[in-house]
Amino acid sequence: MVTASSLTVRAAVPARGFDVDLEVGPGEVVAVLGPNGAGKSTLLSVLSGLLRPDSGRIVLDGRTLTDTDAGVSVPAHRRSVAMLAQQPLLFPHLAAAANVAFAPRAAGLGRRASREAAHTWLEAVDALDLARRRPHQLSGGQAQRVAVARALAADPRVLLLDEPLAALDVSAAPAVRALLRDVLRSGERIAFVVTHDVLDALALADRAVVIEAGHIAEAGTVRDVLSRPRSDFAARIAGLNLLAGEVVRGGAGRGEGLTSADGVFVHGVVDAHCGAGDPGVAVFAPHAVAVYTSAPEGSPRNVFEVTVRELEARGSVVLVTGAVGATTVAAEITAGSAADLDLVPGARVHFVVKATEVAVHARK
Ligand SMILES: Nc1ncnc2c1ncn2[C@@H]1O[C@H](COP(=O)(O)OP(=O)(O)OP(=O)(O)O)[C@@H](O)[C@H]1O
Repeated sequence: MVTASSLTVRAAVPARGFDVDLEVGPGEVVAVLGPNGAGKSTLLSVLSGLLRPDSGRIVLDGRTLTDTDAGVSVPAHRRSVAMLAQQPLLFPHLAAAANVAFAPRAAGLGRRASREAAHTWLEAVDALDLARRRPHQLSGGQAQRVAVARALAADPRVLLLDEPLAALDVSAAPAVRALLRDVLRSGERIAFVVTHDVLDALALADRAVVIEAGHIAEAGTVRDVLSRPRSDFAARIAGLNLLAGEVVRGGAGRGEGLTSADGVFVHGVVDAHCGAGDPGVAVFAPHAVAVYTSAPEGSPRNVFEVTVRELEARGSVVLVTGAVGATTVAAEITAGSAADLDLVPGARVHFVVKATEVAVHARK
């Protein structure tokens, strides 16, 4: 009988600027987001036992895996933590079934029980027909399926997925994503999914943590983090524009919104939970930004005069970026209007956003 796990993690690795404190409830799947070099892999390494933090404590289901004060560091293969990397990393000289059986063997299960576990898990990932094949006889998607079976065969309480779909081509990724969704939805184990892909975070995870410069910049449900992002990174991957500053509450003829750190006022709809002067963010989608060569009349609108920085074609639309204060803001317009406006980098234009399109939220 499988019971759900819970996990507390406190770990610091000063040489990497890494200092993280995190609690995960039973069966939760956590998307780990953040820019390159932020510390996502470091988090997985300390969880898996590959890296000892300089200070910290990791407790899984009441069992201490790491405790630097008490000198506890359970070795990787005894932690009930399994890792699925970007590359399947199968043993090239072993058939798929033996690769899968290796994990329970290494965790101390007998030969026969390990073989049975391998059979069960290969079947579960719909790869039983591949059991006798060697890794070089498998496609990327098939090999990743076998690697999923191997990760699960040791019956880990925590599964670490390090960009599990990144190395797969676009035709193989959806099936493996669906497989992982089934595996992770069971709620039987905690999982961490490092990803740069919003789709994966939405598809696979309940919660998201954003790591920036070794620290947790924000945490919450995936939907909240992506739809009401408080950190630059989350806003960027969600494709939204974000200006950080102080909340301004309306009243007595004054507009409400946010004053950015560099003094730009943004009219917006302020979340009911925000107080005047609170640290906040103004968030709006690129498609809500219209581009004009001369300032249009009328309110309630935000009109920002910007210098076009870049034009990037994305299918039938063009993403136009420019600086509002110190923040890069993107406007998404049709290719036709980009041509009509004669947009080139360096051109002076007006970005116009209706106040009703701007959401202002509190930020931690
Ligand atoms: N083996 C190592 N020795 C020393 N420093 C390291 C080592 N690996 C990573 N770092 C440093 O630790 C910090 C965090 O790196 P980490 O690999 O955890 O980031 P990441 O978020 O996984 O990045 P990416 O998205 O590029 O994989 C970075 O400053 C990195 O340079």
